Amino acid sequence: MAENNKGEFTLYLPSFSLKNKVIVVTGAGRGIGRAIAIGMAEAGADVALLARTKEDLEETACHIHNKGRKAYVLPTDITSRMEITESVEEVIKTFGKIDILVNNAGMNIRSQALEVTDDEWQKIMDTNLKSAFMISQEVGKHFKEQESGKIITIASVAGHVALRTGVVYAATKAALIQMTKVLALEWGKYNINVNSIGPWYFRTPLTESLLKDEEYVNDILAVTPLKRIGELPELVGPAVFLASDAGNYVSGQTLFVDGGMKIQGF
Ligand SMILES: NC(=O)C1=CN([C@@H]2O[C@H](COP(=O)(O)OP(=O)(O)OC[C@H]3O[C@@H](n4cnc5c(N)ncnc54)[C@H](OP(=O)(O)O)[C@@H]3O)[C@@H](O)[C@H]2O)C=CC1
Ligand SMILES: C[C@H](O)[C@@H]1OC(=O)[C@H](O)[C@@H]1O
Repeated sequence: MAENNKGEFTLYLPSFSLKNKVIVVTGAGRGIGRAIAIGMAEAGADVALLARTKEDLEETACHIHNKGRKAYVLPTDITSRMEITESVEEVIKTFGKIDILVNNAGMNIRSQALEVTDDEWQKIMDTNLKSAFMISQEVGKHFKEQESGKIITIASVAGHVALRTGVVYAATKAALIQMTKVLALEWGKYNINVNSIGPWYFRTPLTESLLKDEEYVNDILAVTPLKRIGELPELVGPAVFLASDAGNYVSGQTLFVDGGMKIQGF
């Protein structure tokens, strides 16, 4: 940032642009991941799209191409270290670099604690938590070498307050919030920013069935100060802020995008 001889800045508004940034988004085939991938392309980025379903990724890629940016479809099961490693290497070979990683992929099996099976525990843990750590390691190696990088992980309000949507999911989201802090601590010296976003409800395939239930929606609105469900662009904005130069001094934080829900008391 340019300073004059009086220590004053010639410009006080950093850029929110992501022009020519290379961004990896996991879970980019649907919902929040698709929205963030397209929104970051609108901000000027080229995006590598990871998920298991190729057709979904190709649809996201089509939106990005229509924005005049590059999209690279990489069908990847992010619970597999081998598939992660191959895809990360492919992105670096193709684009020459990675600037930002968005850990978005996740799933839930909504059940009461006494009903949770070992297999369900493992599936939720592997998909939401272990995958994010593994891909953060693989991309983090690259960020350390280039002495720059940003990681944005999609956690949840479920990682901070108690919800009725499942204890295992909540545990993974709480762990992601804490992983964000420790990675920010360890990797700050390499100029790597690590942050999370904690959404409340947004309309996606993951929540579609719930948000069709008027009574359930009323329960959500009763604990949401802004009294409405969020719209996906309202989640993309905070993600672009953290990814851009405007967020360069933010690290280790979780930005809750929740209509005020997290602070709801009585
Ligand atoms: N929607 C909401 O209200 C909220 C969502 N969140 C979080 O936001 C994130 C996205 O949620 P949302 O968009 O709603 O979910 P969706 O189910 O709509 O999308 C999930 C995405 O993750 C991908 N995915 C799932 N498992 C894997 C895997 N093993 N490997 C690679 N990709 C995978 C899916 O693609 P595929 O199946 O093809 O692999 C899909 O693209 C999740 O982490 C969720 O916990 C947090 C708070 C609220
Ligand atoms: C807000 C939560 O992250 C969200 O709510 C649901 O029902 C989904 O399964 C997620 O847990």
